[in-house]
Amino acid sequence: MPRLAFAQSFWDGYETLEKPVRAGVRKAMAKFQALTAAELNADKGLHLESVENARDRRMRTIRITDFWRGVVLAPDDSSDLFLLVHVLPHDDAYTWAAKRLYSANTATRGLEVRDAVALDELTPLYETASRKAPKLLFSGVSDGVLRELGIDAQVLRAARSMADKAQLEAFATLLPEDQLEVLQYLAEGFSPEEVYRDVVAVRRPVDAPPEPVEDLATVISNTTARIRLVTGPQELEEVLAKPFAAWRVFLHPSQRRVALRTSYGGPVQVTGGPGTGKTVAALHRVKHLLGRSPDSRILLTTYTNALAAGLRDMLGLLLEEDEHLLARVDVTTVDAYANGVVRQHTGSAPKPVGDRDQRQLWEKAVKQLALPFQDRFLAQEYRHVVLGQDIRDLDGYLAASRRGRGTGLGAARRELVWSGVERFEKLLQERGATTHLRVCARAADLLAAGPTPYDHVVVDEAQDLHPAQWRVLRAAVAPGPDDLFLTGDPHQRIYDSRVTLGSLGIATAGRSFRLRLNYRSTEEILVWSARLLAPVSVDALEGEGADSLAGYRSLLHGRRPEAGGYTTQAEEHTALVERVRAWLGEGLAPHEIGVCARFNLALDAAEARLKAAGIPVVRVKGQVAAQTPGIRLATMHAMKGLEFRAVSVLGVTTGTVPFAREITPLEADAPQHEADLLRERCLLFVACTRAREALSVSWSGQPSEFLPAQE
Ligand SMILES: Nc1ncnc2c1ncn2[C@@H]1O[C@H](COP(=O)(O)OP(=O)(O)OP(=O)(O)O)[C@@H](O)[C@H]1O
Repeated sequence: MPRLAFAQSFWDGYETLEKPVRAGVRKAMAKFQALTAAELNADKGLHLESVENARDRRMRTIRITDFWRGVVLAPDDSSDLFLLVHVLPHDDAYTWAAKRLYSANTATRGLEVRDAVALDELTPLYETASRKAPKLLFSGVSDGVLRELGIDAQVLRAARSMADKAQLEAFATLLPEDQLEVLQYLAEGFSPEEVYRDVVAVRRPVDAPPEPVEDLATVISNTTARIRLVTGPQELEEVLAKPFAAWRVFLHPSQRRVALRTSYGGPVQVTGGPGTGKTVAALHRVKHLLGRSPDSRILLTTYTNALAAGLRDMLGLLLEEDEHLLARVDVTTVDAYANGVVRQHTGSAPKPVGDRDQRQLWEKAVKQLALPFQDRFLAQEYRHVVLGQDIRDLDGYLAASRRGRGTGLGAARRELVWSGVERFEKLLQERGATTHLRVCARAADLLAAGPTPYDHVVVDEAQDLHPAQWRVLRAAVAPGPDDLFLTGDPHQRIYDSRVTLGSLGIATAGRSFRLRLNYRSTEEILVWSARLLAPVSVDALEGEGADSLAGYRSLLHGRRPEAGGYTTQAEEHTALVERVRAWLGEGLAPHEIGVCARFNLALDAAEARLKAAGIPVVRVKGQVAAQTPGIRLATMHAMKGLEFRAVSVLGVTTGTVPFAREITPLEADAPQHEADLLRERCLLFVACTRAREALSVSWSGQPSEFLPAQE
């Protein structure tokens, strides 16, 4: 019987096909499994047909419905493996199939596809232009080196015609996948050795023979990052019936390398821009660790409740709801975990107060003691210095380094600050309350005194954790191999946490990895969003040096983001209604559209306007069931962890983004002022990078200072 495999290019479009077409796919694929190769060729229903003038003689199309056809790569050797690569409307299927050429990469040994016709057409045009270019993109790399990295003759010719990165991007959708990545890495300035290590070696099978094997089945089995093999009817039924989450199966080699390495000597850090699959890597790491021993216990943790709920759902999917495995993983926020630890040890649950209550208590402390400080200053001093360094008494505070804090404080003023701290804590105590970070400090003490509860701790969104939270995690697992696995993106730091992990006993040197390929957004969205951060530098995740988005890119392409201003908010909202209608008209489901603004009040007005226009709306505060109908409205903070096919970011207006009230005045504390601005800038970056295909950014009045100058 023939065997079946599905290329990622097929899955990319499968979710958006209408139900009858999906049913057609299921039926056609079931036939593939039931018939012999000879019967398949003769079957009238499937109507397996070769494609006229095809660049690849193995191209076939099959009937899915009257209007839709599947594009299949059929073996022309003794192998029996068929690959479904696409499902398209009838005419498009033939045009698409005729131009494509599949081939085995000589270095990675994986199957790749190119638009051979377009490459032949485009290359001579660029060659002519390149004769006048002062410098060519790959002039520093010899043909021999390129060949060793898997670049073949047609791609080599195209590469030699490119003058800059923009031209490489113009070729991006035409080039074979692995070869494109090699060229992108080289274009970013990575050395051929680094490219071999990061792109080639991670894909090339360890037992690859010196000469490439060409038979389709072998090449397909070398391409686990992009192709899924289906072994029996039941598996086929399952993968086509369930909404398919590609991330469960197709790990990019760089994700595979970090997530599935057998063991690490100590804490590991994985960074990468938005959408590079850090969460996916963290989840696969959990699965890998569970598989390594029958009784180990894991804490999988993150920053907010909504993110933790999302992780729980995804882990359930990845572990196929296996109760025994799931029972060995606690998925929770660090704060909730710390609360549980204190409750367990003391018999009573701590009652942390929120930000607003804390602000009131600081105001009260300042007033009662007539302190010469702003309440905001004291709150920040408490967060960054006192709790950040776990200072317990006046002597500790007098001796503390206040690096990163703006105004210098002599001993007398420190004593005054400390009196404010003591008063704040007393006021809390009188209320029978505490704060989340104080609960963390207590939990860390309690954990340090007893046996460590976990064998492994896996942390997502690590960039937002405060030192007090890190101390809890450090105390929850014994230092040693595979103790901590951290994923995060310093460009998405939105809660003003400053950490030097090394000083907290979490040294990741030599075990730091970076993911660079974005799976979520188009290159256009990514480039536009990255420009928001161009003027600033962000501290690395481990707190030493700066992080960068070098090499961060996407293989997806689409339209350019729109940015536009309106005179009034009412006009901005009228435009929002039109935009949402247009997206719905293009076939997006309401829940695939996200609308966000800096704060809830701004969303209230948008909500009223959308509802008045008859558009169903769901406010996101925490987790919303995926299938609840309605477009999603969320604050920028609540957008973290979400993604949508289309996103409209509203109110990116001066005074709102950055939110003036949240910015410490420059004259009061210069470093804090900068930190506040950076946090707000990152927040806008987070909001924009939630978009997969379409992004619109708008304002009413003056645009935010964060927006790059309009082209
Ligand atoms: N190997 C993969 N194959 C297919 N899709 C993937 C893969 N890895 C990640 N994705 C998809 O890319 C998107 C982003 O992944 P993920 O949320 O893990 O990224 P992230 O780096 O944690 O993003 P962020 O920092 O913005 O929260 C998700 O839709 C995920 O399903």
